[in-house]
Amino acid sequence: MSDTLQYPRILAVDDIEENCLLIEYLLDDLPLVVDRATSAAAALQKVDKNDYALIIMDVKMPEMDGFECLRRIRAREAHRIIPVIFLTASQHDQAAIEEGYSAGAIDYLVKPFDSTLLVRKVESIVNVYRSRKELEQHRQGSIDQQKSDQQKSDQQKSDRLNTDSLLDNTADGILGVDQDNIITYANTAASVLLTETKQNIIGSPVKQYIAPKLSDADWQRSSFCRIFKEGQCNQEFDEVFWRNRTTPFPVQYTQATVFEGNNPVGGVISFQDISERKLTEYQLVSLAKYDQLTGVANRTNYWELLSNAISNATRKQHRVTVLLIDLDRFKDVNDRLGHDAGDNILIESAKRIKNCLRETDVVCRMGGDEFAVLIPRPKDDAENLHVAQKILACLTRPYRIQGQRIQIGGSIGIASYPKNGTDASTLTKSADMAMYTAKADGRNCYRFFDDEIQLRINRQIETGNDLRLAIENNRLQLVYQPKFDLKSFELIGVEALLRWQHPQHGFIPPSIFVPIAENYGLIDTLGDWCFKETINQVNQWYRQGLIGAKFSIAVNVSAAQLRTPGFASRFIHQLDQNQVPGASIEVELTETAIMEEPEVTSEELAELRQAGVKISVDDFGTGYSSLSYLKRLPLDILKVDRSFVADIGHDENDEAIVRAIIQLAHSIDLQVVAEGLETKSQLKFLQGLNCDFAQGFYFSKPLAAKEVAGLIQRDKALRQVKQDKVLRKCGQYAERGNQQANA
Ligand SMILES: Nc1nc2c(ncn2[C@@H]2O[C@@H]3COP(=O)(O)O[C@H]4[C@@H](O)[C@H](n5cnc6c(=O)[nH]c(N)nc65)O[C@@H]4COP(=O)(O)O[C@H]3[C@H]2O)c(=O)[nH]1
Repeated sequence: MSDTLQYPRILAVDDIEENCLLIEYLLDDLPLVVDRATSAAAALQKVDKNDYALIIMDVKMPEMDGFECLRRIRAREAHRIIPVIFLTASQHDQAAIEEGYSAGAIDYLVKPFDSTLLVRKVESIVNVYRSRKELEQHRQGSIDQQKSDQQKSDQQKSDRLNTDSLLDNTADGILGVDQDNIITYANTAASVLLTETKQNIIGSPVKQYIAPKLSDADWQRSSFCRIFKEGQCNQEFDEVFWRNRTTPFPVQYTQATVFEGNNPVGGVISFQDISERKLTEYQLVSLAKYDQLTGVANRTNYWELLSNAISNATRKQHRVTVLLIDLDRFKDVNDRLGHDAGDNILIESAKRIKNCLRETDVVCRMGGDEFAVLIPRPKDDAENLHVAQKILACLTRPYRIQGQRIQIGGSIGIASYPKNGTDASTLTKSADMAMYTAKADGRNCYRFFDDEIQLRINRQIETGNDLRLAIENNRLQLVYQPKFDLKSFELIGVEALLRWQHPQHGFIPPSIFVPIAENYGLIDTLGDWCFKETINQVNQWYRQGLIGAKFSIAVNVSAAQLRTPGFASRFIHQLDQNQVPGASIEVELTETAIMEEPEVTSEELAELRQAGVKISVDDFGTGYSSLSYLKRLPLDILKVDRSFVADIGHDENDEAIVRAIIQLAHSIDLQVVAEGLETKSQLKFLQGLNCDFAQGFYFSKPLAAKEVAGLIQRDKALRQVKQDKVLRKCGQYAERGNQQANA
C-alpha cells in the first residue's frame, strides 16, 4: 500500500510553533504524519509540494491571516477540496466564523479545544481521504488494467486489499458513491451501523440511508448532493441517517468528492453514530434546563425563554405575558406532612398548571413553591385573565395526598411586555410585585401589575434610599420596652425596638421599614447598627452600675439576617470585642423565621447559645411550629403573641391557646413571656397560669434609654424600700420574739 494511504499527511499551521507541536502531540496515536508550518507563506509552499488529507490552521497570523491563506489554497485547482479546520480563540466572533466558512473551511475549533473532539474529527476526515484516494486509485487502476499493464494492476489490487482491510477496521462507517449517488463501496462499520449486509447496501441509492422521506426534487437540491456536484468537502454534525432505511439515528458525517482528473465522479462519506453523545447531551441539557422534580423548565431556562420571547415580540410587535404563581399554604403542608407530600403537591401543581395552557405557553418552576407561566403571544388582557382564572381554579381543587384531602391555592401576579417592563428582569419584577399584592390582598387571587402597584414600588424604593441615608447618618433610634417578672414584679430586662422619624413623612413603624430593608439588601446593615447600639447601651448601664448579670436586652433579628452566612460568628465577635457577656443579650426571632430552614437555624442558634446568648421565639402561636423541632432547637423563651393576650377575657379559644402555650413551654423547660399585656385582668389570668414574665402597656410603653435608666433606679429604690420594710418587719418580729422570750 502506498505511504499516502497508510500514513496520510496533515498540515498544522500556526505562527506559534508550540501550538503546531501540541496538535502533533494530540494526534500522535493516529496513523498519520503531521507537518508544521509557522506562517501562511510556508503553508502555501508545503501545500504545493504535498498531498494533504487535512489542514488545521490558526486564523490570526502576522503578514497573511488564515482566511487569505485558505483563499489562495482554494485558488489552486489541485487543492480545492483539501479540508481545512480553523482554530480560533473566540467562539463569539460570529463574523470571523462566517468569513472562514465562506473562504472554504469545513469546521472551527475554539481554543483551548477539546483534544478528544479534535482526534475524532481528524480521524473522520482522514478516513474519508483514504476512501477517496482508494476509489480514485481503483478507477485509475481499471483504466490502467485496460491498458493491460498486469504488473501495475497486481500492485494496485494488493494496495486495494490493504486499504480495504484498513477501512474495515475503523469504527466509522464509510460509503463510496458514484456520480448518480449509488453506493459502490461500504465498509464493515457501515454495514453494522446501517444494519444491512454489504451486498444489500452496495448498489442501493445512498438517499435511502440519508433522506428516504425526501422527495427526489428536494433531494437533488439538498446540500449533500450540491457538495458532490460542486466538487467540495463538507462536515455535518447534527444529521440523521436511517438504519435499515427505516429507523433514524443521529450521526456526524464528513463527505468529500472523488475526482477523475478534474471531473467529480463520485464521493465518499464517513459517518459516526452519535446516539450516545446525543443522550449525554440531552441529559446535561435536561439537568441544566429542567426542574428535576416536576419536569418543567427551571429558573435558568425561564430567563432564556423570556428573553427570547421578548426579542421576538420586539421584532414582531406583539405582547408577552408573565404570570408568577406562588402556592398558598404550601409550607404548612410541607411542614405538617413531610417533604414527600410537599414534592407530590409540586408535581401535581405543575401538571395542573400545564393542563390549563396551550402548547406554545411554557410553565417554569422558579424554585420552592413558585411557578412562572410564559404566554409568548397573548391577544389581550382578556386572554391573560382567562388563563389566570383557569390556573387559580385548578390549584384550588383539593389534592389527595397520603390519603388526605388537602386544599391549597395560589396567588398570581400578572405583567405584560411592553406595558409593564421592556426587559426580562423588569417584567419579572413587575409580575413579582403584582403577586405580592395578590398575597397581601388575602391570597388565592390574581392581580395585574398596574399604576398603583408601580406607585407603591416607587415609594418603597424611595423609602429604601431614605433608610440607607438614615442608617448612614445615625438618624435611627432604639427605644426599650421593660419586661417584668410576674411573681416578684422585678424589672428583668428590656426589648430593644427600632424607631425612625422620617424628616418628611414622620414616624415610620418598623413593621413597614424592616421588610423594605430586607427587600433592598439593607437588613444586615440595619441589624449591625441595632446590635452595636444595643451593646453600647448595655456597656453604659453596666458602667453606671444600673444593671447586673440577671438583666438582659432583647434584640429582634429577622429571617433574612439569620440566613446570612456567618451571622452567629459576627454577632459573637462583636460581643467579644466590646467585652459584653453573652448572657446580657437575648436574640428574638419570629416563629416563622426559625421554621424557614430549621436545620441551618439550629446550627446558628447553637453557636449563639454556646456564647451564653439567650434565644427567644417571638410572636409564638402565629406561625406553624413543628413540636419535634421546637424540642430539638436550642431555645430559652417563648413569647406569646399579643393577639392572644389581647383576647384574654373575650375569647375562650385564645385563652385556651395561651394556656396550652404556657404548659407546652414549661413541659420542655422553656420560660414564657406574655406580649402586649394591657389590663389587670390579663395579668391575673397569666399569673394564674404561672406565666413567667410579661411586657406591655400595662407596665410601660417602650422608653428612651434615659427613661429606662430612671425606671431601673426607681425599681432598685422600690426594691430597697421593700427590702428595708421586710427587714424592719423581720427586726420587729425578732424584737417581739425576744421580748416574749425574756418576759
Ligand atoms: N398594642 C400594643 N402594642 C404593644 C404593647 N406592648 C408592646 N407593643 C408593641 O408590640 C411590638 C412588640 O415587638 P415585636 O413583637 O418584637 O414586633 C416588632 C418586631 O418584629 C419588629 N421590630 C422592631 N424593632 C426591630 C429591630 O430592631 N429589628 C428587627 N428585625 N425587627 C424589629 O417590628 C415589630 C413591631 O415593633 P413595634 O412597632 O415597635 O411594636 C412593638 C411594641 O411597641 C401593648 O401592650 N399593646
